[in-house]
Amino acid sequence: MNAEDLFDQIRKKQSFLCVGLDADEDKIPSHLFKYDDPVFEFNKAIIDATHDLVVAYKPNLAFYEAMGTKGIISLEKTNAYIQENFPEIIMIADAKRGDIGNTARMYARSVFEQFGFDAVTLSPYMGKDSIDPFFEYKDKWVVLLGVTSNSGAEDFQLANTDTGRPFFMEVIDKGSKWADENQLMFVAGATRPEMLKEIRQVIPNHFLLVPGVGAQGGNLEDVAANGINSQCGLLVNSSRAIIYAGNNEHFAQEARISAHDLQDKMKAILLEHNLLD
Ligand SMILES: O=c1ccn([C@@H]2O[C@H](COP(=O)(O)O)[C@@H](O)[C@H]2O)c(=O)[nH]1
Repeated sequence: MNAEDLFDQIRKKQSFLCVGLDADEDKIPSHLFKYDDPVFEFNKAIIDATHDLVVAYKPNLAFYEAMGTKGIISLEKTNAYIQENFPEIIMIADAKRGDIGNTARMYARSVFEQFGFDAVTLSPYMGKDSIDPFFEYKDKWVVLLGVTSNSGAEDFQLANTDTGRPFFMEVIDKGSKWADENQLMFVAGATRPEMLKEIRQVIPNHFLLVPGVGAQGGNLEDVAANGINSQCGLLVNSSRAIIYAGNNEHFAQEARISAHDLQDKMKAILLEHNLLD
């Protein structure tokens, strides 16, 4: 799926929502533990309840790796379920990988071939040769960390460089020349909406993956006001605020209500910017 296809999906769904599938055994409803694979049953219920409202799902691999082999199996089943039933939905591996070339090739093979993801988040810190192996998969997306949503972004990303620009802006500027808008997106945290305007000066056309709406306090309207472009250019992620909106037998319906609330607001934003027919 290229950028234009993604925009088509956004227009069709009237949504630029990405739901984060950060399944945590300590948080999922207790009644699910009667199943062999409670994490998969949890994900499946969330997906069944929200698939018409989203353009992307983003499992954070940490949640699955932390459960060992059974977590990996739950992730594989989740990916297979989405691919079989909702192939138009982008699957983003939030993995934040980055390593020397031969290792990067294995990471790329893992996320794209083994797990079948459409996109992966990568740390650009080790430079172009750590990212290039991922670009060899021409129909897949790389999502480079730009400015993250956590307070620690101030340690390095927001530090000023000799050019007068923060370090993350140099990363985005340089990284944006590594591939075009059909293969490359950037992470920009919703907790720093003022940065989105500056980012758009440097990369007007790239899609931004924007985590931090919901549990981290980011505001959708502020994100859109500063970051939207003529193809929407935004995938806004929310994880805990949606998947843990409820904690009983009705958790999936609660998740749908929470996702629907965001999707309604997204539709209004798309209409306001004349991006829907
Ligand atoms: O800058 C970043 C990059 C990634 N994340 C990840 O997104 C989700 C956010 O979850 P919430 O529950 O909606 O806070 C999670 O997987 C993070 O690891 C981020 O938050 N910020």
